[in-house]
Amino acid sequence: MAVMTDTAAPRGAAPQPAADAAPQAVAEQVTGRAPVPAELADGPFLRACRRESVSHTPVWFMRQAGRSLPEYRKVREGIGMLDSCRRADLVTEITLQPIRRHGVDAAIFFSDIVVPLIAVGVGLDIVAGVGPVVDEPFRTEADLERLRPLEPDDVPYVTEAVGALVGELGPIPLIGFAGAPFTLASYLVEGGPSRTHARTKALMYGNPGLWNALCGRLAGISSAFLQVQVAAGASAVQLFDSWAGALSEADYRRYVQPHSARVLADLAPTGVPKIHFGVGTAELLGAMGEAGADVVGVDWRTPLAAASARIGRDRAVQGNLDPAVLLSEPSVVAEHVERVLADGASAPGHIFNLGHGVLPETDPDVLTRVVELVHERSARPA
Ligand SMILES: Cc1c2[nH]c(c1CCC(=O)O)Cc1[nH]c(c(CCC(=O)O)c1C)Cc1[nH]c(c(CCC(=O)O)c1C)Cc1[nH]c(c(C)c1CCC(=O)O)C2
Repeated sequence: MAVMTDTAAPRGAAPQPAADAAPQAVAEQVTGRAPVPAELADGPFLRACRRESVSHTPVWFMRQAGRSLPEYRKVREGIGMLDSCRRADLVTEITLQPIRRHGVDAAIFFSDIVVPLIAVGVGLDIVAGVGPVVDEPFRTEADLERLRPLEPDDVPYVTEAVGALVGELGPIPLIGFAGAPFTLASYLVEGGPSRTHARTKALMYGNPGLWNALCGRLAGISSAFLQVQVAAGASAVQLFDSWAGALSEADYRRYVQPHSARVLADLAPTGVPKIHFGVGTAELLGAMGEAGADVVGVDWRTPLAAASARIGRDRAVQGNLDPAVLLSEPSVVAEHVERVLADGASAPGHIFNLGHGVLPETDPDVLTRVVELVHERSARPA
């Protein structure tokens, strides 16, 4: 098991001189962020995001911080999901848990896509086993008033936790994240999780003016939430449009892509790699890449070679082991890991991940074994 203190750089390590800095570090100097140490910028995760050669395929898991870990359930005892997201000490601890345990190549910030909405005053809770539930669903022009812009002061616990994490993580990159406008709009309009997203689509088709105004405000909030994380030291971001797969490509391009593209364009000056992911997006992969992603996340339904052909050679791919495979016996898991690696090898850059989040019933030791397998089987001579 990797122990953080063995691998982490000393806190407050001296910044690299500009002449030695990787291109990303230079870009960050231009935008006023602290320079990124070379050992971080040159690690396998950030190299794969930039489609550079890697010593092994990097691996992390969506929802690696969460209910599959007994240590997570322990620290969360008696503390609501949203309360835990607003406590910098807990956010830091929970984000680090999978790093200590699994030896993954990246950390994902512990929070939720609805945290920035609550921070601007939307009445909302995360109900265990259900997901986000909104007190008063959004339906009319008047509801727009409830979505004011997000200011960094609205989420001081995010800035504090990211700062603490970057010090603890040393060479391991921290991925910041936000929900994309369509997925956030779906929770706001439906009032909670939905299988069909019918009310959301009815608003989108029936009142495009209100739809665009709503998504415009959500894009501003997502963009601000990501910028807070990057300003505090996150090395990459992932924009989750989890439910965009409910749309046809034509409708995605018309009603959704411009808003997601704005979020990703706002991040461009920071120089951090941008990952864009959704579920059931086989038909949307090219359009999601064109929204401005450096890396496109792929679910398990599309083999990575086919996904990469749709996305193009100028972007890397992330994915795409079916999370349910992790409930199978070791030989089945190993066979699927090999297949994902073989498929990913044809892409210009591959970050190993699941096709969606870790299922709560997953044995954490299986996740650790997958990390070992990915590292062993993808190791390339220097
Ligand atoms: C759609 C979405 C949400 N939240 C998120 C998405 C996009 C990713 C995806 O497609 O899964 C993003 C998210 N939510 C959470 C993270 C933490 C970082 C990580 O990936 O480890 C991330 C990246 C913590 C969480 N967010 C949530 C949990 C579980 C609540 C708990 O631990 O009590 C965690 C660990 C709650 C949540 N929040 C949401 C859902 C659907 C749920 C699950 C409800 C349930 O099954 O209980 C909304």
